[in-house]
Amino acid sequence: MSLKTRILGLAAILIISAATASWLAYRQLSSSIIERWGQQVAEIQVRYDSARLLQSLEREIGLARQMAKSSALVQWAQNPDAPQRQAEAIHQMESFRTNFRDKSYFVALRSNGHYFYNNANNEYAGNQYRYTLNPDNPDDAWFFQLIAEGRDFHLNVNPDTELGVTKLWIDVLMRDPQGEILGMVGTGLNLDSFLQDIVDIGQAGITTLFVDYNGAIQLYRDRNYIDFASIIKPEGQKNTVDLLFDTPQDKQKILGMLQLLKHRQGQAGAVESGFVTVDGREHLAGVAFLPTIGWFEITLIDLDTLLPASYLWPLIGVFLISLLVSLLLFHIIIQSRILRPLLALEGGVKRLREGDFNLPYMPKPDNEIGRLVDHFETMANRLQYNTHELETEVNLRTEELHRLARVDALTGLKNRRGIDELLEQEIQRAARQNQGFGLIWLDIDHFKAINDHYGHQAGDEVLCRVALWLKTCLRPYDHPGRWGGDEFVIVLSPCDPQTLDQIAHRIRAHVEVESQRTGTPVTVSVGGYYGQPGEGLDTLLRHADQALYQAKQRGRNCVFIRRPQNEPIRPA
Ligand SMILES: Nc1nc2c(ncn2[C@@H]2O[C@H](COP(=O)(O)OP(=O)(O)OP(=O)(O)O)[C@@H](O)[C@H]2O)c(=O)[nH]1
Repeated sequence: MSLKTRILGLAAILIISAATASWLAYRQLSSSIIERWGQQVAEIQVRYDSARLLQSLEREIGLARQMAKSSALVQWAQNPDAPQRQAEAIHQMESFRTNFRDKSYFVALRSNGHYFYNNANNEYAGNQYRYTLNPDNPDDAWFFQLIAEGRDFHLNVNPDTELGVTKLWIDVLMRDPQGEILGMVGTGLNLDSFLQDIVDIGQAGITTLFVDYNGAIQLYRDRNYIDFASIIKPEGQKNTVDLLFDTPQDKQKILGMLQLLKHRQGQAGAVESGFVTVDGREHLAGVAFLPTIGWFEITLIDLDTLLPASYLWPLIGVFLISLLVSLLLFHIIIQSRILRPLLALEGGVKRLREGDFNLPYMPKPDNEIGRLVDHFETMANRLQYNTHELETEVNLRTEELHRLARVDALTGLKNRRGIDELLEQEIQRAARQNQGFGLIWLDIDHFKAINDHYGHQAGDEVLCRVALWLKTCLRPYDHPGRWGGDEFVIVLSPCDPQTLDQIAHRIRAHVEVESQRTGTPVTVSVGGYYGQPGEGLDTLLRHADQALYQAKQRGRNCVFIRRPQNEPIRPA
């Protein structure tokens, strides 16, 4: 796997890990914010809904209480059979009727069970007595139950089968000055319009309901759940609030809240809240106790409706885009600042390893890698310079060794190897140009005697002097060499037979004359041969050697030139 893939993979893993951790932290934080926010909203909503209900009811309850205390009604209730008192009482009732919101009232007398009622249409004008309550009739049980309980005030949602209406009844006990219960007065509110005004107000995601002191549902948008006439129902048959919740835990939770608030009745504005599940959706429930009417107000807030998950899509979108942009930027930075310079550096190192000093372009970012590239370039330049210097030195030394290997150390002339190579070249040139060249082989006469007589050192000096004289006699482009001992070989090129002859004699004469000037006179015997194109080295040397031999045979200090036909052109 390449470094680039590894770095990008690692970066992606790190970014995704950090993002996941951030996301989880965000989820945790947001859910705790939502919880706190929701609880505050629930409390505000509960108080708002409670205020709306009480605002609506308080005036009606106040009027009903006034009606219960009306002296005309109290006196009539004490003497229900007195026509005058009844007329005054009915007059009083009718005046209250016009003030009630529902424009209706009821009055029920304990003494005779007579039930009086008139409605908004004044339908029962002059005929307000409707029927007589019967303790054995279940429909009338509410009256006798409330009398028995002695509760001064009660709210009751109940269909009146006699009147054919379902209302939220406000029931207030009527007492004489001694506190004796004389009957019950009140008014009813049309349930449908009340539900519409107070409960089912069309706030998306918010459900409001009211339950009585025992948790029986009194006001709820779905009438099927309302526990009508709950006052007369035995426990266990009531539609209680826990019916709305899915799990036993939530049922317990909501009933627990009711219990808690009952114990805190003295605490004004106390609200309990918590998360519950209704119809499979998470809701925040807020509960408050309304001591004025003895009911609980419950507000259910659907969190998904108030704060839908779709609100988070833009956040997730921004997060994903940020993630992609971060990865892209990371890729660009890593590519330009690290990977590209490293790849170029690797290419440069590879070339240098193969001995190629022509380095590729290597970017130098302003970081450690840039400095590394810089050092590498300096190192490569130094290496190139040193290599060049070394090669030059080695070439010079090699050339010197080559030269020394072909030079005679004593005389400075070519040695036998040098002469051999030179002759090879001449043989090739002669063949190529079809042109012969001259070859001279000479030997100092009686050199052994010189050594013996004057010493080896003197012999060496003679060898050096002869070498010097040879050079004097030759043209600049001729090549003298020491074959070994006291023998010298000279290559004359270009040359013709006459020139060979002239130079051979000149050498012999020159050595003889010049050596006379020294303390060691010497002579040389000279053999010459004019080589022909196509002749090999051995042939040439053999002919020259034989010519020298001839010169020696002829008494030394003479020249013998051997022609290819084996004939001397001029005997000495
Ligand atoms: N001083 C000196 N003597 C050398 C050197 N190399 C060879 N010699 C001697 O040179 C002598 C050569 O003798 P030869 O060529 O055999 O005989 P010659 O005495 O020259 O007699 P001819 O050649 O027949 O005239 C020998 O005594 C060698 O020891 C050298 O480098 N220095």
